[in-house]
Amino acid sequence: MTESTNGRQSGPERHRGAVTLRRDAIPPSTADQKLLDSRNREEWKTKDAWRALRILSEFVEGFDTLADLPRAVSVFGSARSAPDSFECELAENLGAALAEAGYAVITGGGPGVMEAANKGATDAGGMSVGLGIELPFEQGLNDWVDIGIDFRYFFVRKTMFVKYAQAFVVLPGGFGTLDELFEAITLVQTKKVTRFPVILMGTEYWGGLLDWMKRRMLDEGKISAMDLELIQVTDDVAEAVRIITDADPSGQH
Ligand SMILES: C/C(=C\CNc1ncnc2c1ncn2[C@@H]1O[C@H](COP(=O)(O)O)[C@@H](O)[C@H]1O)CO
Repeated sequence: MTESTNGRQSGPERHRGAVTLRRDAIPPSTADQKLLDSRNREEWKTKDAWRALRILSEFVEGFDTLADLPRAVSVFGSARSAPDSFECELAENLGAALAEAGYAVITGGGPGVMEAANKGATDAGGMSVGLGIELPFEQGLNDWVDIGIDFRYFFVRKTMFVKYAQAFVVLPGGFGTLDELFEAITLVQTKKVTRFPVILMGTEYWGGLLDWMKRRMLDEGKISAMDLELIQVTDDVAEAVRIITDADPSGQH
């Protein structure tokens, strides 16, 4: 709890689309949980059809808000990294370099690496976008976000990360970051998106995973050598931006 300027205690808040919930109004579950975790078969008939309309409205809001974005790059990474960590410093430099190259920066709008990338972009005069997600422990959009949308459903939000970006850059992170990384490479591998660089930054952090992919996935034939080439790895911000501009069909950069 923190004390706000008018002396009132401010605690956690929850965002549901346009609605902000605070204190006792915060429900114990999230919209994603109600959809995915329901074992009550009767509700599937009575409630899920109506939920589909809410899901649809979330797509409409996302499409409508983001259609006017300039070319953009989605940047992912840990919600828990400290501001002075290696990955936050890298993310801030990356956000700035992308803005200078004319790209908007899209993140999950949260703390840690997301906040650092948004800060870098905003400080460099670029456009900073945050696609937040309703979570039991969310902290609201970080202060560097210029255009923010709060989503209820992870899968709707993921569509926006891919549709409105020219590339993904993935910095060190946990389960959320890995989910976003593997979603992207699966979409590229299956040619759902083309000319879409997926760049890992933090060579030391990702080294073990990449070794495992080579020694287990590749050696056991679960992926091909070409699949591995879908992932590019660098710690050099300028190189990351060059990979993105080289793959960008607009030729504007
Ligand atoms: C954990 C804390 C806050 C969580 N807040 C988040 N806000 C927005 N997006 C998030 C949040 N947590 C995870 N994400 C998404 O997953 C990726 C990071 O997850 P990881 O497990 O930390 O790697 C990130 O790219 C977001 O899209 C309080 O510290």
